[in-house]
Amino acid sequence: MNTGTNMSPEAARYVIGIDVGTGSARAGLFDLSGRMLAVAKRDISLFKEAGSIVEQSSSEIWNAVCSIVREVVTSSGVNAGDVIGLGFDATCSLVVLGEGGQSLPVGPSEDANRDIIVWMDHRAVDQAERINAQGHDVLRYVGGRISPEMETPKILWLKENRPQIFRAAWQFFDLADFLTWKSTGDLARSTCTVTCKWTYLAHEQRWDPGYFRGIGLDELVDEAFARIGTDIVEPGTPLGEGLTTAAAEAMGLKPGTAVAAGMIDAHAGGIGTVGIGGRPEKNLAYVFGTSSCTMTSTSDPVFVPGVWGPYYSAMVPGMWLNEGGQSAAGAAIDQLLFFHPASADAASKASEMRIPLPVLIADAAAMRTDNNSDVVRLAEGLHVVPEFLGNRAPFADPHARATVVGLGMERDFESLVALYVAGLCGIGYGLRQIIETQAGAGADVEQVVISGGAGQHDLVRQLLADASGKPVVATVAEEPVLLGSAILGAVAGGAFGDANQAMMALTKVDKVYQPAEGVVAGIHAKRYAAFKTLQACAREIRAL
Ligand SMILES: Nc1ncnc2c1ncn2[C@@H]1O[C@H](COP(=O)(O)OP(=O)(O)O)[C@@H](O)[C@H]1O
Ligand SMILES: O=C(CO)[C@H](O)[C@H](O)COP(=O)(O)O
Repeated sequence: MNTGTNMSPEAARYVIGIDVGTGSARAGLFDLSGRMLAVAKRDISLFKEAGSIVEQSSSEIWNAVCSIVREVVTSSGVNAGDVIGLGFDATCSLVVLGEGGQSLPVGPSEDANRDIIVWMDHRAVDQAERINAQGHDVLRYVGGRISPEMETPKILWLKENRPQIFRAAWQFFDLADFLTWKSTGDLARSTCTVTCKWTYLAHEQRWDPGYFRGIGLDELVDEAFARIGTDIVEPGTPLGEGLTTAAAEAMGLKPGTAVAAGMIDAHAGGIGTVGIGGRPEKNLAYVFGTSSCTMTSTSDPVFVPGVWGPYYSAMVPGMWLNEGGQSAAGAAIDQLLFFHPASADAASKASEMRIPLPVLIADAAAMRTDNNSDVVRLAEGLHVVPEFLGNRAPFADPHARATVVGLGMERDFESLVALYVAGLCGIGYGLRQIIETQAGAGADVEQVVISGGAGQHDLVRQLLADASGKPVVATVAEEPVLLGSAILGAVAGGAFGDANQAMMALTKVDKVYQPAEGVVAGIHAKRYAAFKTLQACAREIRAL
């Protein structure tokens, strides 16, 4: 076993990565060669309401996390004492806790269990617009425009709409930082979370008081940022005294087990993939889950309007990060399929087979052609710009909406398959548009390294390669996001010097999906042109 460490190779040592996505929490137990020995998953609730409200419960998530960690320890048969570290990643959702850590209701339901404003909640669009109108200098480091998915517009929304909750809040946490606090009692925040979602300037190691005063959050400055983070540390830094007794008991681990400062889920996917070939700057990490995230690393800052960042040291230590993607990606495919008359029948078949509906359809599409690249022909004449939840990049436009062109009278399963393929092409063209925009600004990549639940299917990977025009690389790790958070646990547990060293040692290529050439490449070029025309047309219509 090549551990890349100076510790004895024969000692059995393991790490656990915990990934809290939008729809589920997963835990993976790994050995120090990056092999996953056990995995467990629990679905988590999303509470949706009118007004773009999407909330979650931190206690539900915490209980799910404890039970899946317990499950992987038990099912792997590993000795709890041989687990040397834990790493957490989570969606960039806002957790609001009152004195003593009690949950506070963030929305009109007044249900205190609903103490999380989920990243995809767009209640703070107006606050984000007002912040953008001020044009403060920190916005240069979030792609020029703050997104309503980030935390400062959400906190401002709370102050303006639920002042009693804003006042009563003891801490505002990014979800990953909440999980590490709950595990260790340490209030440290990760550079990853606060730089990417809270306007912390990691390259200068400071908050900008002028920004907070300018947008109307003076209280946070007056309190010397005590509610949003005063101790800000690199992901992978061991926190507190490790697991508290209560957390260890709940997880079936030993008190004192090292817990790493965490990361946002997309960034853990980046750490779990971009070490491929030892050249992070050539690899675009593409994390395809409920949303999609495109993560690009550069040695010098690259300013790309409409693409979040550049963020210093927020993913690969010492490098700058540009983060794009789409707010709804897997969720956009789900939404698209939901509208089709054949989807209910197909969904019940998928549930009998215990597979997700998109997987059933992807399997069916793959069976209808000789090779996966030809699948694009099934969607002839059908075009989808799947921006159901706005355009995250490169337009940074939360008001954008989806467009579907080319629908006929068909209601059968075949037309459902065609719609799926067209939707997936739309996701791929969105990726291509981001890659082209970034290349134009000086951040060029050679290949896409894929992770996330929606990126596991062969057909999806091939279609993304064909639509984006870049090779799509799959890694040996089946769950690169979990590997990414396990890497943080391994760093905290002392098995590696830093995340750079660990990711170079543990990320390996499994398969490369080369983009199609010839006729199929020509089809995609035309479809991409159609995609951009439709996108522009939808913008024009909105402007009327
Ligand atoms: N083959 C597929 N094609 C398209 N979308 C898929 C496919 N498989 C899964 N998905 C979608 O991926 C999303 C789940 O991805 P996952 O990474 O597990 O989510 P998260 O981490 O956001 O909770 C869902 O929206 C699901 O429908
Ligand atoms: O904004 C993000 C990262 O910066 C993520 O998209 C968000 O956290 C949701 O992730 P997922 O789609 O994996 O659930």
